[in-house]
Amino acid sequence: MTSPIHVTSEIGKLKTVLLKRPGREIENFTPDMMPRLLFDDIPYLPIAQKEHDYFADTLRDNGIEVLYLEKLAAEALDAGGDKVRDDFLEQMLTESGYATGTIHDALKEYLGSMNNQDMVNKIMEGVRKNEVDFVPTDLVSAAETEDYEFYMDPMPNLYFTRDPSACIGEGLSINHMTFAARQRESLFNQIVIDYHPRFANKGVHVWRNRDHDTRIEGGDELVLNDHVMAIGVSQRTSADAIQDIAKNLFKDGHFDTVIAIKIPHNHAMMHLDTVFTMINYDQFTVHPGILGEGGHIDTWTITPGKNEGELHLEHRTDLKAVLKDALKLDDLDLIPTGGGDPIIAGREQWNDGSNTLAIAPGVVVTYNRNYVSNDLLRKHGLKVLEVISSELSRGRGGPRCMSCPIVREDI
Ligand SMILES: NC(=[NH2+])NCCC[C@H](N)C(=O)O
Repeated sequence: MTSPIHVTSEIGKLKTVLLKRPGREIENFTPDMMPRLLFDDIPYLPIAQKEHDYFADTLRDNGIEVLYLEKLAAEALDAGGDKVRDDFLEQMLTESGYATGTIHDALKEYLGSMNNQDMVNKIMEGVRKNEVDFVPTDLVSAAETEDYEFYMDPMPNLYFTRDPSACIGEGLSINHMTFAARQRESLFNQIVIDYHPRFANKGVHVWRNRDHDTRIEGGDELVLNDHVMAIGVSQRTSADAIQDIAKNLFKDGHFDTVIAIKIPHNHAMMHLDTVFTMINYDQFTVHPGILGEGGHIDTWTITPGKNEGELHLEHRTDLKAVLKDALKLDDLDLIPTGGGDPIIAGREQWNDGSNTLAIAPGVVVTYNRNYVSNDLLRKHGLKVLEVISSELSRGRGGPRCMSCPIVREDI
């Protein structure tokens, strides 16, 4: 049986990708909610959708099948039937802070009265207090959260489908994410894998599920080839989660090397893929800001240890040499974001100049606003497909963040 998931590199010809079209969730918040929701501004929805459609069309024009998370989630609930839908809703309410109680009951009735697609969309958009017919009769619900507008927060980061799950080989990780603002997102991925006819009972291997306290996000998970991964030790992915997934990958898969790369822990560089992406067999984008004195950075090459379940660690700081060894290459082209100019690099990195999506070896999709980095990529021989980016970039993510590859051809 061919697996519905197949990703053995960052660059193999992309065949199928998962996106989420931005919906009302990206406008359903106020400026004071932005830091908590991990946004830096409030996007203008019609333009964000136009830009996102342009991105999707660019992918389709290149022969890529585009799937939408919101649609798959509703189809999974349709296929699962009443019990699955009820369990999903219960779990979503529990993770939204309402395991039981009168608000739980009111929300369950409100959401439960909708068809699956409307319910999925509504949960994604967030539920405001003024839309639910509920008069509090107990002090807790009446007094405690009175001046907060929402029962259930919107999930504006959903269009960054890269992060809640990551396809690796014939399987995936379904991620326990770092911040509350994003933790419920991977429930949609879970339901799709468990119940969507395209994925359910098709031998998809879950390398790591969402039932963990330690954190990992797909923006840190890079599949370099069929046996080497790079994973960022970042604001969003902890070292213990990397050890855990490495053990699972070594035990049940064709992977034998995980390169852990430690990057600064801050909002602008929240994931490895905001500062480092693979774009060809021997070419990578790198934000110069992550390389310290002499171009060095902490990396640990993790391989299976002597005994089953043990890991062997090698600490090195020369990223280029580490990659050359792991990928068995004579040379490597690390292309600096913004050409290495500190102002341009900082500015273009902020708008995801390093966050390129390779759709084939040497062919990348990038935001048009990063014109210095784009020109440089072309000078290094890459084919660059630019997409429009004024509103989408306000969420701090670029083409790689906005896409979750499901199937790629082998390289
Ligand atoms: N893979 C990525 N770099 N994703 C970007 C995610 C941006 C999102 N606002 C967050 O902070 O989570």
